[in-house]
Amino acid sequence: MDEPRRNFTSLWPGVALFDLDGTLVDSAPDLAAAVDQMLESLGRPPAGPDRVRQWVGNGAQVLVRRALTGQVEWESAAPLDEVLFNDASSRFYQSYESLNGSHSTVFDGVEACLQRLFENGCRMAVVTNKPERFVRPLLESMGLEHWFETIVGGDTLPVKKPDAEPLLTAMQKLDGNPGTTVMIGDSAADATAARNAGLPSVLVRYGYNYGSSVDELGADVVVDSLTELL
Ligand SMILES: O=C(O)COP(=O)(O)O
Ligand SMILES: [Mg+2]
Repeated sequence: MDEPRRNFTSLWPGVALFDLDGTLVDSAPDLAAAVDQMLESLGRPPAGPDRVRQWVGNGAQVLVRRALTGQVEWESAAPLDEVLFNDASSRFYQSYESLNGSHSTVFDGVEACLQRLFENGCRMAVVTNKPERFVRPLLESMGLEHWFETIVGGDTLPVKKPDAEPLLTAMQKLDGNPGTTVMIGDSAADATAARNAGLPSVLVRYGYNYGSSVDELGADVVVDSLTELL
């Protein structure tokens, strides 16, 4: 039987690990524009933001693989030509480098939540699957960078979420321990990473999660806005 859900008060954290895309920032417009530039430069039809939102969450390389196969479950599609994949990846990276942040927005409730956690002495990190070089520029253009003491990106370590390691690395940097640390995200990758790390998780319903509901992922708390945590 599943454990009963705890409320956030019982989880009130000393360390909060935040996912980035789909949790703090609605970055899908820029990711979609970069994916579409890449596809169009290869002579393919654009995918559009609604489909691209479903492809975000496992890092840039998987995003490119999903875009080229047109499938979330890219591994069950026909194998990709690796020369095409490498070419598409560098086109995507080049486009995203110049678009990153330009049409992204901070989700409602994020600032208030970060402010309150900070006032309560909580130390905060971003643990994202987004390649590290895109993370700080995005946080800076959203005016969020000052809240976070450390960042772990999708290529900072040899593994990324849903592996536990990125969460444990950030937690240790902030002198946290599993009893006082919470992961806050929007997808199955976040919920599974938290479980693998032995940490409680909070999931938001407004994020990406491959187009599926986050209610049945076994998170300790599920919210429509981070202000519900306050
Ligand atoms: O780059 C991605 O796929 C998104 O990363 P995030 O949801 O872990 O922030
Ligand atoms: Mg996310």
